[in-house]
Amino acid sequence: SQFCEAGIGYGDSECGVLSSSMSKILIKGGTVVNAHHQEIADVYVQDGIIVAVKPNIKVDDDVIVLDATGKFVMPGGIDPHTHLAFDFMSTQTVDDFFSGQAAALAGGTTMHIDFVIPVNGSLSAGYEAYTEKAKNACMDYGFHMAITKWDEIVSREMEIMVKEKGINSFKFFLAYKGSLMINDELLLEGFKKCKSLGALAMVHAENGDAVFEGQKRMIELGITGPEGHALSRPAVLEGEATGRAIRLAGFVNTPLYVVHVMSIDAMEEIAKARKSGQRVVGEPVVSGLLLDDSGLWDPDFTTAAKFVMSPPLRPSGHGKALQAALSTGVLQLVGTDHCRFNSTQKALGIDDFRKIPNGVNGIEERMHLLWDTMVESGQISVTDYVRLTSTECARIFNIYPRKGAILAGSDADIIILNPNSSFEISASSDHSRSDTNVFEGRGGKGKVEVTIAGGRVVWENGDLTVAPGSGKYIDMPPFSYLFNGIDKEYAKYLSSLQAPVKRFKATT
Ligand SMILES: NC(=O)NCCC(=O)O
Ligand SMILES: [Zn+2]
Ligand SMILES: [Zn+2]
Repeated sequence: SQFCEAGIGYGDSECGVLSSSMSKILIKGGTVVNAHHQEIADVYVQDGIIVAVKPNIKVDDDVIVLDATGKFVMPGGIDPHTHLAFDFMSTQTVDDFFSGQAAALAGGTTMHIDFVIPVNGSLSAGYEAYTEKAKNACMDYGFHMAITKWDEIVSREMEIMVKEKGINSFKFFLAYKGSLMINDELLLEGFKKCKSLGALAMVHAENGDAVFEGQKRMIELGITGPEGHALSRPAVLEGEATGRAIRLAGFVNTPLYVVHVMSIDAMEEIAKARKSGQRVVGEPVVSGLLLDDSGLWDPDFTTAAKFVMSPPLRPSGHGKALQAALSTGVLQLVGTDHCRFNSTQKALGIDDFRKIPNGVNGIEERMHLLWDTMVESGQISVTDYVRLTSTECARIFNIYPRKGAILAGSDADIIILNPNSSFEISASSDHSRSDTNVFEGRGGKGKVEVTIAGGRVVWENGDLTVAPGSGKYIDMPPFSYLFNGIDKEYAKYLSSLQAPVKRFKATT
């Protein structure tokens, strides 16, 4: 990792404060790509906002001009799923809001949404804690909020989070028994509350009771290494929990977002629900799309342990199927679940896989790996790439077109990607803090050469120029498009329930 512990900036040769000012920028002659359209045009940026997108824009001499001829000019990536400065499994992730975001910017991601974890069940205390953690942010960010217990106070606090704190999504963990896991009764209460607030319900879908049983079985068999992680929580448990959450969300008639879809089993539940008209969103993560579980059997503990995440990486075949689901619209956007630990932290579980902190990297690698795997291979178009990495996330979390678009009036979060250039991944050259990288040695075509975040050039020619505190908290309003008209079908269903009642009354 290139992170400079002593300093707060990045450069080719030294660590120091490298804060770029917000400038007037003209991006000339690139192919400007939005989710539904692409055209050759110039993009003019002033005061952090895109002012114009059209051919042949003329500007004064005080404007920074970036030549994008032969390159793609696209909205910066939005990562819907990260854990920065996350206290988890007796330790804290190595990446905080500054180092994780700096890495993101170097990889072409300009906004992320992180998960606030309540403090002793208190949502407001959790919100305060995360606001503090994010003080050194160097790019824009938003918050989801986890719900870990249920009572009247939590219910009221959910309302405050939505109406006053800019949070429009709540996550329910169906796994991590004994810590974050909740039961079906709570899930139903939470779903009902989400529906009434116009907030999106999200689930980590694995059957936590069965995982607990699976872990016990492994230990009884004497399997204590990282491979026990995969063996103890097979895909069927992810499929079960995904199906259950979908059915309960359908019962309450509220939209559902399934985070880190890792298996065919879960993906097929989502496909079935969407086919029947239910509003379910499926988010695969870049690790699940590209990696399989074979690394967990590596005889070297450090190598094997770096792949431990939940739900686990699956046997070969699942990733390819998830890629196909992404390209055919069964799954809608791609996250990372960036939750990075170094090898010393992973070693907490050297004698017992249940103690290996769960989590892998991806915030810096997502845009490159997705381009190479999906666009270079011809599985998706460039416009699809923009939709899957940025626009759909902005729509789902109700911040489009401020984010997720290259349009006049949108925030100036922009990348320039050179399809003829190439990238390589290694823990020794990435920009976050860990000493391992699950994508070590991978490379491919398509390189983010420039990242502009909030109107500042923060990444250019391999130099990262980031300023702590320059990132803004983005309020996300409730009632996204996923709620639009959702009760119309439901009203028909309710009135159909009245028919037998009326018939019964008429005959008595
Ligand atoms: N996924 C993972 O292994 N760690 C982060 C927490 C979560 O998202 O479940
Ligand atoms: Zn999770
Ligand atoms: Zn996660």
